[in-house]
Amino acid sequence: MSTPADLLDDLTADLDAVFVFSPSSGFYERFEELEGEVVVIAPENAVDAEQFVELPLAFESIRDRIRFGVEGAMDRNLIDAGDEVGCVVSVFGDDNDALVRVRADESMHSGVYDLFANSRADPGVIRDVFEVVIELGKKGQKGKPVGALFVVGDAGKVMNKSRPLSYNPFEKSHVHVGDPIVNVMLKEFSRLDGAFVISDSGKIVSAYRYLEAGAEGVDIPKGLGTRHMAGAAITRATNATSIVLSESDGMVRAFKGGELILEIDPEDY
Ligand SMILES: Nc1ncnc2c1ncn2[C@@H]1O[C@H](COP(=O)(O)OP(=O)(O)OP(=O)(O)O)[C@@H](O)[C@H]1O
Ligand SMILES: [Mn+2]
Repeated sequence: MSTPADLLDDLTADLDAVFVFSPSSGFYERFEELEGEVVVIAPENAVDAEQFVELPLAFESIRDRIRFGVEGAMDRNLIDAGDEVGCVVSVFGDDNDALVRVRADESMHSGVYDLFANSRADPGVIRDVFEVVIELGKKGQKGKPVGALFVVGDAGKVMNKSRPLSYNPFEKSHVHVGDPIVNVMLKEFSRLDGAFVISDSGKIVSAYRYLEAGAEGVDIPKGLGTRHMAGAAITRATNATSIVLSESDGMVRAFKGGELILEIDPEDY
């Protein structure tokens, strides 16, 4: 007959690394000297861990939290694709009360960590825009595939390098992405031509924006059209991040510094 300890043995056999999520200092000290790699994953490095990955957001879902931690650790070369990782997390309270075993594979290295952690806008704003785009990609607009272009952060400069295609429905309104009603508006307005411009703090500055940054020196994969080119180019001319949904292939892509940093199928997210 097996005991609970046998189960734990299976979960902890041949781990390449142990990830401790937001540990108390007492808890961390107990595991600091563990054989093999110990990585602390938390909003800040309160325990002075040698190996640390910053969580840009306090993710409600354990799955998201783990996925981000693993991707962040891959980004920092703390682990490699194929590594087996034991994640010590807290599910019910502040104490670490669960162990989840996960295999880091290349598909987890999607670019989402880089997008959230290293953009100029607040990580929460990036997440809110990203979620709207993913949802639009999954459902489309009234069942039909739709394209959209969101330029997030450094909005003053973005406005200087663009012009209106029509009157701005968000003029003088003080609405923010993440608000459920605003998200419905964004989806509704995604039928419009041009780009949405969103500030670092999530204010919807404009819809209907025609981006005019030059494409010189912008290197994006062949086959992408003008929406993607404009979305990429504006991130070279400013510190903004662009999140683009393609009407033609349904993929979500993000650009920063004029380069593609992420490409995912919304159905897989
Ligand atoms: N400079 C620009 N600024 C803002 N929006 C633009 C710009 N250029 C194109 N767009 C938008 O992109 C839309 C689609 O253009 P196009 O088909 O060339 O892009 P694409 O990259 O192939 O995108 P998709 O994959 O969605 O077809 C246009 O209808 C327009 O709304
Ligand atoms: Mn096209």
